Formats: sequence, C-alpha cells, structure tokens
Amino acid sequence: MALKNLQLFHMNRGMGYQNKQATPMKAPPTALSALSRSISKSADTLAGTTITGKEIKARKARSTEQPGTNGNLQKGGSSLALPALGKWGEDAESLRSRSRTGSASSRTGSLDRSNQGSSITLNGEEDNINVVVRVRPVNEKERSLQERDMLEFPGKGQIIVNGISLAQKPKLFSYNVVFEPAATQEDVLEYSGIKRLLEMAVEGFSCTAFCYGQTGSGKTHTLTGPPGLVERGASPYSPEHGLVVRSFVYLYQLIRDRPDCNYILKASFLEIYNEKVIDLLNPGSARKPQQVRWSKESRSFYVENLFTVDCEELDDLFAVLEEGMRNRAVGAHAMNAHSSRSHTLLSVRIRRDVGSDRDITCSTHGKMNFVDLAGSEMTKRTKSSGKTLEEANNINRSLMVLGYCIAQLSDGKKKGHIPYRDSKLTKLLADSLSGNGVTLMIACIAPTKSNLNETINTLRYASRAKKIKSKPIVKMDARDALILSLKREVEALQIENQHLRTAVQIHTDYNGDTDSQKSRSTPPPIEANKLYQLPQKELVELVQLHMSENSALRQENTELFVVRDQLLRDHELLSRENERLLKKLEDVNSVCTRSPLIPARAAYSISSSTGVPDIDIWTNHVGSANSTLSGGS
Ligand SMILES: Nc1ncnc2c1ncn2[C@@H]1O[C@H](COP(=O)(O)OP(=O)(O)OP(=O)(O)O)[C@@H](O)[C@H]1O
Repeated sequence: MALKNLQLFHMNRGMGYQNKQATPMKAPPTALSALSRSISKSADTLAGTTITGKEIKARKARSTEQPGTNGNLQKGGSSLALPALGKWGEDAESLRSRSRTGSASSRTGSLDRSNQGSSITLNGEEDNINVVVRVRPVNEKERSLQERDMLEFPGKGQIIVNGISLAQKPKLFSYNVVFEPAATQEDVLEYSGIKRLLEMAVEGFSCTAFCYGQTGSGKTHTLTGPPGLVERGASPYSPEHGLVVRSFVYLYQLIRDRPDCNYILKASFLEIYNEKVIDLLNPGSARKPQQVRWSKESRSFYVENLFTVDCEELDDLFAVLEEGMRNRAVGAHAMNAHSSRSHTLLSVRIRRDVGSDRDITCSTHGKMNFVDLAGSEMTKRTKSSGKTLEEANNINRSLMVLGYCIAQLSDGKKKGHIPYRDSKLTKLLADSLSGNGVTLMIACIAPTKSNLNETINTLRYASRAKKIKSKPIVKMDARDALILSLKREVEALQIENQHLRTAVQIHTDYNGDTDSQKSRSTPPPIEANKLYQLPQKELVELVQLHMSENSALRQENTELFVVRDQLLRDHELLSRENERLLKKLEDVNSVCTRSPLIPARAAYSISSSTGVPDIDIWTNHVGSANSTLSGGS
C-alpha cells in the first residue's frame, strides 16, 4: 500500500499539531483579548520541531529531527457539550431480526444483545460505557485435548459460565452485546457499536475502543485479524481483517459522505513495552522511550515527540497500521505463539472544519483510539521465564492499575483518587476512562475449561467497567468556541429582535428603525472552509465585527423593549379609561332604575292579542312608561 502523504509531524502535547504559519495575534480589548492571550500562550507552549519524513514503507533508516517552526492555534482550549446525537449503535429491531438458535456454534446464533443494555445518548446526561464480549472458538490444541466448553448463551446479552463440578453454581453475566464463537469480523464491526464511535469521533468526540482479556483470548485477532495478516499487506477488503481496518474503511466512507466539511486526519501508533513508551512509527534502532507528560492546557497526558502521519487517503492509514504492527513487540509462550508483549495504542485524530451556518467555519477535534492490551498472564501457565517473565510482570502490573482505576471509577459512591498516574497505560487512557470520551470495551474470552478462572476474571472486570459513567464532550478550539457562541448569541438576539418587532407591530405602528439598527453593520459573509486561510488580523476584525453586531443588537433590543413597554403602558391607560367609562355607564343605568319615569330593567311588551309577554323582545320604555306595564322581574 502506498503512503501518499508522507509528512510526518511531531505531535506536541494533547491536541496540538505544528502549524507553519504561526503569526502572533495582537490583543484587542475585552473578551477578544482573553481569546487572543490564550491563543498566543498556546503558540508559545507549542514551540517544537517539525519533522519531514520519508515514505514509511521505504523508511529503513529512521528520520532525524530537524529544527522547525513554532506551532499554534490548534491547541485544545475549551469544550462544548453538544445536544442529543442519537442512540448508540444499532436499533434493537435490526438486532432482534437476527434470529438466534441458542447454539454457541451456530452461525445465526453468533450475536446477542441485551434489551436493557446501556446506550449512549448524548443529551447532556451521563451514561455507561459500552461493554461487549467476544468469545473465541475452541482452538486446535483445546480440541485435541477434548476440553469442555464451559459457556452458554441464553440470549439478551447474557453469558452463563458453568461450574467445573455440579456442586459449583453456574454464574450469569450480562453485557450490551455478546459475540459467540461463530461471529465474524464483520459482525463485530456492525454490532459492537464501533460505527457510532467513529461517527462521534468525526463529530469531535474523543473515542476509544479497547480489547481486554487473558493471553490468547483473541484481542489482536479482533482488532487486526490473524497473526501476520496486516504485516503481509493483505487487501483492505479481506474478510479476515479486524475492527481497525474495517473502521478505517468506514471512517473514509463517512468523510466521503460529507463533502461539505473539510477533514484533516493524522495518525500515531505507540506501544507501552515494559513501562516504556515506544513510537511504533519511529522506534529507532535503540527503541528510545518517549516521555509521557501532563498538559495543563488540555488537562490530559500526552506523549512527547510522537510521530504523527498525515493521512489524506485510506492507504495512508493502512500504511501506518502496517508499519506499527511490524514494529511492535511480539513473542511466543506456551499459550500463544504470537503473543503481544506490549499494549499498543493507535490513534487517529480527526479535525473537521465545518462551514457551520452561513458564513463562519468552526473546527472540532475528534479522536479515535484503538487499544490492544497485552493479555493478562498466569506466568505458570505461560511457562514464562527470563525476558518473557519480566514482560509478563509488567503487563500484569499495568493491567492491575487499570483494574484499580476501573473499580474506582465504577463505584458511583466513591469519589476518591483515581490512580491514573500509577502506570503509563492508565495515564494515556485516563482521558477515555474519566468520562469525557466515549469508550467501547471488548472483553475477549476463551470458552474452554482450562481458561475458566481467567474467563471469570475478565467477565468480572467487564461488568465493573460497564458501571463507569461517561458524559462525552466535543473538543473545540477556544477561538472557534468563542466564535460559535457569539454567532449563536447574535442569532438568538436576531430572533428576539424579530419577535419584539412583531410584538409591537413595528411594521405598522412603529415607524422607522432604531438608532442602533441604523448604525449596525452585519459582518461580511465568508465562504465555508476559508476561515483557516484568513490572516490573524482579518480574523480578529471578523470577531470584532461579530462582537459589535452583537452589542448593536443588544442595544436595539433594549430600545425595542422600551417601545414595547411604552405601548403596554398606553394599553393599560386605555384599559383603565374603558373601565372608567363602563363604570360611568353603570352609574347612569342605576340612576335610571331608581327613576319612576324610566325603568332601566328589561321589560317585555304584552302581546295585545294573548295578554302574555312576547318573549325575547326587549323594549325601551323611555317615553312610553304610561302606556305599558313594567315587565316581570
Ligand atoms: N474469533 C476468532 N476466530 C478465529 N481465530 C481466533 C479468534 N480469536 C482468536 N483467534 C486465534 O487465536 C490465536 C490467539 O489470538 P490473539 O493473538 O488474538 O490473542 P490475544 O488475546 O491477542 O493474545 P495476547 O494477549 O497473548 O497477545 C490467534 O491465532 C488468533 O488468530
């Protein structure tokens, strides 16, 4: 696969990328100056180096660092909670339509989903992280040993783990989705909820899919397919490909379907091996570890000097995956001939420039992480010794810290310290687990008796993870967030303005425009996608224009409120006047009633022929009091 765009970048802290046109911004007054200060501050702190890389596949000798320019602007500054974006993954109906037979080996019984399973609804409410379970098929070795299958799948996202003896009670676990052994890689893409994660990453959310489970349970298989598939450069449409390649294809499909937005995709790939972070896109011959640091601005951990590859085309993402898979640490032990000896983290950052409404472009910064955790190992069973034993100990230690963090996060009552800092893995996953991101956990298990203890441990781990609450937010630049909020305010004021004008019937009664309306000028329209090409100066002017339009609208609305109040007062005066007149009329009437000459009450004329009153005929007796009788009361 050819890597079309080979610009390699150091990614420097959190959301920041290098930007060659770093122009310092002059600080205009008030809110703008605060924005400007934050942007210039970002520019200072982002000072770093830019690396130009050669084609990854051809890159034998690794790229060397070159002095670069200061970067700025794309520092993740503020965040904005978005309104509801819909339900997680598939709707229940489409899932229900996949009938199941209850047989673990049946193709049609390969998937099940709980009806009451949690779903992510992003309406500002908290929700649980999505946990699915994948059960791998019985392997050759287990078959030859005629190992017992310990699992049953009663449906509704449930798994029953049978006891070894009859005395042991079966254990029941429930999840969002359970993939039985016959489930295909395509099933995992379709029903795990990953598609929704990718859609959300495109919209600006930080999303993470991670595989957890004991060694040999199928984590790498689920993410990248059978051993060596990616490294061999298999066709992206091979049915054996795992979730990562399938997600790449889906991601580019999503992007193709939204030509109205501009996207920039960058990918990085690292591994945590023996508590050291190695850049899989630039490991160097010495596999020099990279530092994990804390960014005050983005309030998250980041890996310093990590290579980031611009991925204009699908092929570029494949090349990143291929390169990283070749460089990661793999070893053999008694339970897996191709065991991952490290945790890997493949990250795709998605910047989306949206020509939101009419004139202004805003950017969101989404992220899709794929995490293949090394498997927990019982070193006795894996027969580890020497280097493999050291690796296993490090793997188990970091997984234990992850377990503590998950336990702490899942306990809604405890609001104590979460020990993210205790391992590199939890530092880098903190963002995803802490609740601002959207997380999918795929717990991988083996069905056989020899794996029973590890299977139960994994299922308990997964059940705990299911309790973690999340409240995802969209990340935006401080500048974009300000422009967007100003734009929204202007629009709200315009609507209010229109409403007030209608309310006071301005088109008929209120002649002419308010002073502020005369002086107000609407900012010039700007084509979508052009905002980022604007020089800083024009950008500042644009923001200033919006702010002044905003304040003019406020003033105009205040004036309209005054006019409305005046009209209300007039209306009240008129009402009082009417009341006064009515009262007067009543007084006149009551005077008339008391007069013997003018009966004020209604009276009926007597029919001359029948001698009974003509119903419903009211006569005014003024002037005829002597000729008729006064009517009945
Ligand atoms: N669903 C599956 N269908 C077919 N083969 C599978 C499945 N899951 C796993 N396997 C096979 O089982 C073997 C072990 O799987 P894999 O290497 O993915 O395990 P792992 O959990 O990543 O292990 P480790 O933690 O040691 O890296 C591989 O040969 C893999 O292809």
